[in-house]
Amino acid sequence: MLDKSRSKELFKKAQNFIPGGVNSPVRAFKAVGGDPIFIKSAKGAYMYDEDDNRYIDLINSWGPMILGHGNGAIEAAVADALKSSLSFGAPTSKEIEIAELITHMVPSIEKVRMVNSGTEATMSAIRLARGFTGRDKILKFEGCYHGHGDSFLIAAGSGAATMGTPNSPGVTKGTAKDTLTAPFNDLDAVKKIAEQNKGQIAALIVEPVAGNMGCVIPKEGYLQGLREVCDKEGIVLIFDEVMTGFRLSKAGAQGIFGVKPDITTLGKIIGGGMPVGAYGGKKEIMDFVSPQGPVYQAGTLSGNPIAMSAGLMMLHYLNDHDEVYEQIGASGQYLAKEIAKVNTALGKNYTINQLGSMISLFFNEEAVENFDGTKACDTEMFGKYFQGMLNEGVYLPPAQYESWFLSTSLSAEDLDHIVKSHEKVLKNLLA
Ligand SMILES: Cc1ncc(COP(=O)(O)O)c(C=O)c1O
Ligand SMILES: N[C@H](C=O)CCC(=O)O
Repeated sequence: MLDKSRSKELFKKAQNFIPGGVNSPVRAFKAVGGDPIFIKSAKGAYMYDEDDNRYIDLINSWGPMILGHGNGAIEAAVADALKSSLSFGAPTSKEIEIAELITHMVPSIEKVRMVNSGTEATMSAIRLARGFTGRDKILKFEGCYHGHGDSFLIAAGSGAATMGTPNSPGVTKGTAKDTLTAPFNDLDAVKKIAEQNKGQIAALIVEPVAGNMGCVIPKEGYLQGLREVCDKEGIVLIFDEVMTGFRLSKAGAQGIFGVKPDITTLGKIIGGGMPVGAYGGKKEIMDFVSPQGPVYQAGTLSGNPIAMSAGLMMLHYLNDHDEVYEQIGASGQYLAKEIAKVNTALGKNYTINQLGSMISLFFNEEAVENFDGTKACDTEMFGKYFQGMLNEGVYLPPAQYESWFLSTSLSAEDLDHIVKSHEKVLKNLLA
């Protein structure tokens, strides 16, 4: 067993001053038992905790650190930007540069507005869709998570599902009634809801590859089908690519599946590790945003020069290095294949969903295609598995309702260590 005494001590203290001892619920290890690990530093593929234990990082700050920790070019860009002040609250040339690069990399985005988090991006995107269409309702999918905006905390995935509060108290009945929900990967359900709410739905928002109920991949033709329903019913199609944007390809999930949304929300990777979000899409819709149009959205620190510099360096790197996606895609495939081999040898055909550098292992032999599929998995076993892997020096997301994220910093030895740890831990659990 690793010595985690300093983390334990810090957690005890943190709970006196911070609700639940953490600044975001998923960090509290509630779903997996034990106390959270307090991190001191990270470099490349590894994180180091306050007790000086080293972990292979399969969270990567929940996605942003696609190049691993301590990337020299990004850190140099931040250091350079620091010399010119931390914030101006006035336009900068860097904001134009990053907007231009985003529109180049994601062709469905013609104009883009920078905000400070993924939550801000999705909240702003649905306000825009409502302002543009003059309609009130939105349709989201069970188990998808779009940040903690009131309209989205209904049948929500990620920490909301982990904590057993997919419908959060504090969301008014009035707000909740405007959020319609459907099961992911069920096109007929969407058609039926659209028919029943004709002329009332402003936006359909979806994680094109879901990562907040574990990784769940859209069925063939599903995203195309959503596009068709939206076209037929005049609904704004929003792809929430906060997680998948610049992770699954340079153009995100839409680049892989070839379906163009009207609006895309972004976050995580576009900040290179700094707090950033963005929403962008068709000119005719984006021009509804203030000051060009009537839909109000603002931010004191939006377009922050430090965050723009980190994000810009990250996006330039990804734009110039196709091999990033080849490498992390190959790592993802290797892990999925080798873990499946171990499972089979131990008499279990657990489901593994993997696309590129997003992976989830589900303790269930049935296919996992939606939130009900995830909920049917053995989450108690996941908790024990998580603790076992942690003791082997592998830091997984501390909940079944999350995807693992890979980075380019993972070496072949790291991947093999993960597979060997998996074998050891699973053997123990099944013994
Ligand atoms: C798909 C998706 N949308 C939105 C968000 C919200 O982003 P943030 O946590 O930056 O507010 C997240 C992650 O939290 C996410 O995974
Ligand atoms: N699943 C969430 C985002 O992707 C996890 C991050 C958080 O809520 O802290």
